[in-house]
Amino acid sequence: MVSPAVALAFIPFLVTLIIRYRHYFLLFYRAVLLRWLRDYLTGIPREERAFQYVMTHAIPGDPQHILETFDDWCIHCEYIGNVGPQKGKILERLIYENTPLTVLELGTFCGYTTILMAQALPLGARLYTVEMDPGKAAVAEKVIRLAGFDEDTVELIVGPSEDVIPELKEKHGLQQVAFVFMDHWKRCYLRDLQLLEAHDLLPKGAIIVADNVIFPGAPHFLQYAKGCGKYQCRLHRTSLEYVRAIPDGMAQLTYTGLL
Ligand SMILES: C[S@@+](CC[C@H](N)C(=O)[O-])C[C@H]1O[C@@H](n2cnc3c(N)ncnc32)[C@H](O)[C@@H]1O
Repeated sequence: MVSPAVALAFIPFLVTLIIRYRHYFLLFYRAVLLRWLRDYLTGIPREERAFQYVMTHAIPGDPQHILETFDDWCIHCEYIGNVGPQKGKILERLIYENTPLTVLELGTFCGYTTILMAQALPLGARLYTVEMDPGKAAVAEKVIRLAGFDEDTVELIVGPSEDVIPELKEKHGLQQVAFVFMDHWKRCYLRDLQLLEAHDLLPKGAIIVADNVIFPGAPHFLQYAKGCGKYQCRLHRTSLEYVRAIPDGMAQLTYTGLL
């Protein structure tokens, strides 16, 4: 049995812990607990709820307005893990600066970053986006087409990245990819970067942008990118989507092809 005196001594420690990590607790509450509760009460998945809001509030054919409507939903209604406006600006700038003709996105979710990148692409460019969850992919498909992008501009591929990447050349006619955006499960970043290398999908100068490398973090991916000698690395420090108090960052790698 723990004596009351020992239990009492723990209270200041507990209070300090809660105050210090309050933003992370709040995030857990909004992103996990509230989501479960609303899923249960409405019987509608979170992505579909977000889409219904976008459908009724956004202007069809206007990607910028659709992005702003998603942001409204995430700030005022429910938290969902779109990249958000702050990191979105960085991603959009990188697309404008590099004018890639082929883009590969890993982790489509509701299609927020898909339409953000698609609207910044040069004429004639093509974006391939990969989502393993069929329910989320169905929502993303509706969002992408609502924004006005046809299959010639954006191709949505449903399946896990580890199966899709090896098939990109033969099944999807994608020989090399100039710009990769990784925003799927963080534990897959390193494996998928190495898959892209192994299948000779990265030309010299290819840009790879990886989200959330600080929170939740992708330490093995960063360690490899910095240490393998094949990439120039840059970290864009920012904060977590829709939570300014939680530090995060996007890694930007440039493939040099050298060893
Ligand atoms: C954080 S969300 C992506 C957010 C999106 N990029 C945005 O900001 O609009 C991550 C998504 O990646 C998907 N995902 C995770 N691992 C994957 C994998 N190995 N292959 C394909 N999709 C994956 C999840 O189902 C989820 O929808």
